[in-house]
Amino acid sequence: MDSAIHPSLRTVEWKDNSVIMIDQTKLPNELVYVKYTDFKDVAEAIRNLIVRGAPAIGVSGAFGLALAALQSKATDRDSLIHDMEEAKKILFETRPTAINLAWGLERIMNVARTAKTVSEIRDAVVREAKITAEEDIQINMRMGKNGSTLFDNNDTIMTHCNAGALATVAYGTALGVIRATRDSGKSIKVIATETRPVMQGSRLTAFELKHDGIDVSLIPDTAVGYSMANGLVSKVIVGADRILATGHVYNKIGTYQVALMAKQHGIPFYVAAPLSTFDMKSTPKDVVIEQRKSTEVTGVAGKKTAPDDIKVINPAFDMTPPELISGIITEAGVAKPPFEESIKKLFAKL
Ligand SMILES: CSC[C@@H](O)[C@@H](O)C(=O)COP(=O)(O)O
Repeated sequence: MDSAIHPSLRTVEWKDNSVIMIDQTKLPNELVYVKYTDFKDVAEAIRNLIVRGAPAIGVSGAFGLALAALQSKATDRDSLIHDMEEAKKILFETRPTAINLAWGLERIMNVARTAKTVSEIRDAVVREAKITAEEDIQINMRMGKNGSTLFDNNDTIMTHCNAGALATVAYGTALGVIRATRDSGKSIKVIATETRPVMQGSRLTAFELKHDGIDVSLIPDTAVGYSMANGLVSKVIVGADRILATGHVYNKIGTYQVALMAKQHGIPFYVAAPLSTFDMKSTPKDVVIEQRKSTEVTGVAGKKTAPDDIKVINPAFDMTPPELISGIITEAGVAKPPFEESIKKLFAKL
């Protein structure tokens, strides 16, 4: 099976001036495609995790803004740019931590600002959004190839959350590396955490890897320590929602615990993310951690599992400091500690 591209599992794509997405909230039970022609619906889809995962959110933001350009009733260039700036704000506010969203939106605005007429803007932004999606595939393939050299025959690789084909347009970031390692002829196994509370690990990662014929075992998040202490894990790989110039990595809540545990057991901990996930300007105090609704924690599958009126803390992401990370895999190469210098060198290659 060619695991590089899954035409039937394209997370998000542009078709006939509309955005088509797989509704990721319905997986693995149903494969449902949704179609949007209004950018506000794309914004809601991002907010409600119909599409999720940093690179896919970036592409969806780009598509959403292209839709906004088509929807606008503006008849002159400046009014259209104004309408797009307003739409950008609405799209941007949906999820604050994944930097790819801001990156995707800015990429489309930059193209719009350089075009001269309403029709030029519309053509240019639709073209650019499609290119953004296509490039994502190529970037993931390069990342996969770069990362696969870090993994060995008979490795058992732990991953957390879903950094896969359903998180990106195809191939995936962390799962792209896993796929590329398998495709290079190495025999590997994967341990996927459930990733409470929204279960991206069981609903998406386990689903995808099983679909690809990769040996995957699912564990509760609470079994990370047990698995490592009992020699069940040889390496860890995760994706990222934002990486700072210093190598601080923001990823799904629980990643920090996994990284600490890996350090304790001497297990290499890798991160895979495209350069569009890097935020070279912010420091940790600038990064907003998305807080999600309490019902994600007070119930399971629609059934209440907590007392009424309980206080809940439900951050969607945490920060893993650079000293816990063995390498950051990108399409331009692998950054190694000390990260500041190494990351700069990757950007210099662009
Ligand atoms: C490929 S994005 C990085 C992932 O590891 C993970 O944090 C993620 O999927 C983002 O979370 P989500 O809240 O599902 O959008």
